[in-house]
Amino acid sequence: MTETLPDLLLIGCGKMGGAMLSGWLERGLSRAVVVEPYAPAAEAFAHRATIIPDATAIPAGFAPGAVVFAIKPQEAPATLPAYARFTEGGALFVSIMAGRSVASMRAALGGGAAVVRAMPNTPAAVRQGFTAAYAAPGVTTAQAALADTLLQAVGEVAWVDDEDQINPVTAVSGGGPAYVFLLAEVMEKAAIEQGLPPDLARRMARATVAGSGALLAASTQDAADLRRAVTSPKGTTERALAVLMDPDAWPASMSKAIQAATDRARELAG
Ligand SMILES: NC(=O)C1=CN([C@@H]2O[C@H](COP(=O)(O)OP(=O)(O)OC[C@H]3O[C@@H](n4cnc5c(N)ncnc54)[C@H](O)[C@@H]3O)[C@@H](O)[C@H]2O)C=CC1
Ligand SMILES: O=C(O)[C@@H]1CCC=N1
Repeated sequence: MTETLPDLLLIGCGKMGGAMLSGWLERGLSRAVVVEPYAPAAEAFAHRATIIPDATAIPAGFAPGAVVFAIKPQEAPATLPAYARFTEGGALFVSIMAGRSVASMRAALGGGAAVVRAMPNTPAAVRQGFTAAYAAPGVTTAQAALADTLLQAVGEVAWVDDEDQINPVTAVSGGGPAYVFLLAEVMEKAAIEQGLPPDLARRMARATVAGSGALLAASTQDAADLRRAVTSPKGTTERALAVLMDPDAWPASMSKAIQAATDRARELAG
């Protein structure tokens, strides 16, 4: 699908910035300027975007419709002020920085900055990301629609009305792929402990996580129903789940983990 996307300025072309840029180029983005001080990170885009090391090299007269911040939240105070000049031109600012609040971004960009705070995840790299987004007051309908188009280029999008909800979203879907990959890691280790060859253990763990994800994506059933479908009464899975679903085991660990990550997101507000 090709859509008309405005000129875009991307700040940070690492794992997430690169995944999103690739989705936008696929959707027909014709002009992108990418600020990336570490040249190898943006190398793959050299033939399709203008790569520059810092804001001083932005081409004269460049007037982006959207400026996307995909740098670490800790870099924001030193980095954002150089882009405040685009506020007056009516650019939409999209931030995917964990925790960084709209208030802290506006303190750097100017009070009139139109800011969308979004939280994608790494499956964006295969266009199967999930992003939740929050449009700050002052973002126009057209700007919100542009943000929606940009975010949908890499997967599914949901909008929230309360900025603070982006913090638990960061904990659940932002970091969520890491928890799923950890599941694959610990399944592989447990398989080896049962005497299975390491290469078989690795294949099994990867295929089981990937296949289960694909089944979940293809199904309209709840995850709990898909789980029950595996669990034969008095069978083997029932024994395993009695361990994992003990209230002190996975349910408690996941709640504690999500709380810890949400707290960290709030600490990064700035
Ligand atoms: N990795 C993930 O799963 C997710 C990350 N995020 C957020 O995305 C942001 C980027 O994270 P990653 O892509 O994982 O990090 P990364 O380290 O892969 O990418 C950050 C990039 O920014 C560049 N950079 C550093 N200072 C810069 C500056 N002043 N101007 C322009 N570029 C600069 C770095 O060279 C690096 O290539 C973070 O704020 C993170 O919270 C959001 C959702 C998921
Ligand atoms: O770990 C982090 O801070 C970022 C935000 C969500 C995923 N990675």
